[in-house]
Amino acid sequence: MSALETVGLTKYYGETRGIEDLTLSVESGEVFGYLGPNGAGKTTTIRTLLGFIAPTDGEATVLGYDVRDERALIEAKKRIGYLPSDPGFDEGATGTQFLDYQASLKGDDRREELLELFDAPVERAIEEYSRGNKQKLAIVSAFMHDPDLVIMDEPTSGLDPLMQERFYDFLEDEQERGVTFFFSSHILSEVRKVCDRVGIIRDGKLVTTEDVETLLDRNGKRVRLRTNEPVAREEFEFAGVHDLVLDGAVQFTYTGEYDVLLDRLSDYHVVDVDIEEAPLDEVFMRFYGGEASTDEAGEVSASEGGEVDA
Ligand SMILES: Nc1ncnc2c1ncn2[C@@H]1O[C@H](COP(=O)(O)OP(=O)(O)OP(=O)(O)O)[C@@H](O)[C@H]1O
Repeated sequence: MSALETVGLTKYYGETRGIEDLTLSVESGEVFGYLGPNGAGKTTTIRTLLGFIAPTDGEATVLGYDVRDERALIEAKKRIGYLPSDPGFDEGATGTQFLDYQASLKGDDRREELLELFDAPVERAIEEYSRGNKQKLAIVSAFMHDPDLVIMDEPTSGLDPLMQERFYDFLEDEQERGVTFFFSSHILSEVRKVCDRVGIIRDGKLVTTEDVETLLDRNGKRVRLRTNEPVAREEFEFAGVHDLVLDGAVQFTYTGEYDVLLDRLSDYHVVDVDIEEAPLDEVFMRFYGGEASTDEAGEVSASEGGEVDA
């Protein structure tokens, strides 16, 4: 059984499209990353899956429960964790009071263990918390009832790099225990680290789902190098080079074979080189941006992943 499934899921806010005709399925034990630019419909999807907003059309189940069935969803939520991107609290309550309340709704088998790992200052009033401490409290709350499925909306926003790493390690352990994750993210390194598969949403529609390796291979690397002598543009116009800029340095995005690149570079005296992951925005633009047009039948035509040559 899929841990999470949507068929033709659609949500309009009046005239405004939130998501449209979304069909996807996340298997039990899978870590599924949900990516898309601002306003794409990620939060709308998540809020619909949790029953916070009703779909306009289509169907969705979480752990087999219909999200439109309020009573069923109360049961389901005892086995589901939710980590919002900007958690709201009763600010006057202390962390302990908040967790006690959450525990009364869904249980708290793992509260102490999680507080040790993500030490939020639970004795203090939440209004005194920093953004990061609020997020840590939300993590404890999302996981303390030992859920089977965890839905997260940009889960590491507000966490410092050390806490982010701790959170990723924790997710890995949870995945090994068989927990399923569905989460939205803007951060490619996060997606690389933790996801098995990703779905990309744009303008409320699912453009593609694919495994992480495929996405990252297509994404390529951003290369910037300096040579001790000027280079001619045509020398760097070979397969896999995109968005070539010569501005004293040589800059481009590279999606080809690394052997070929290194072979080419060996012709120069390279005095400085940076090779880094291209940002997600570039993936959206290159593969799903300008070319992801909607045809007359309403189908997104770049879903085959047709690469756009620079
Ligand atoms: N309560 C609302 N009322 C009206 N329109 C809304 C509402 N919530 C979202 N929308 C619209 O629905 C679309 C999808 O928004 P959504 O918040 O789901 O995107 P997102 O992918 O989560 O964006 P972000 O990355 O910026 O959080 C946007 O056009 C947004 O303006």
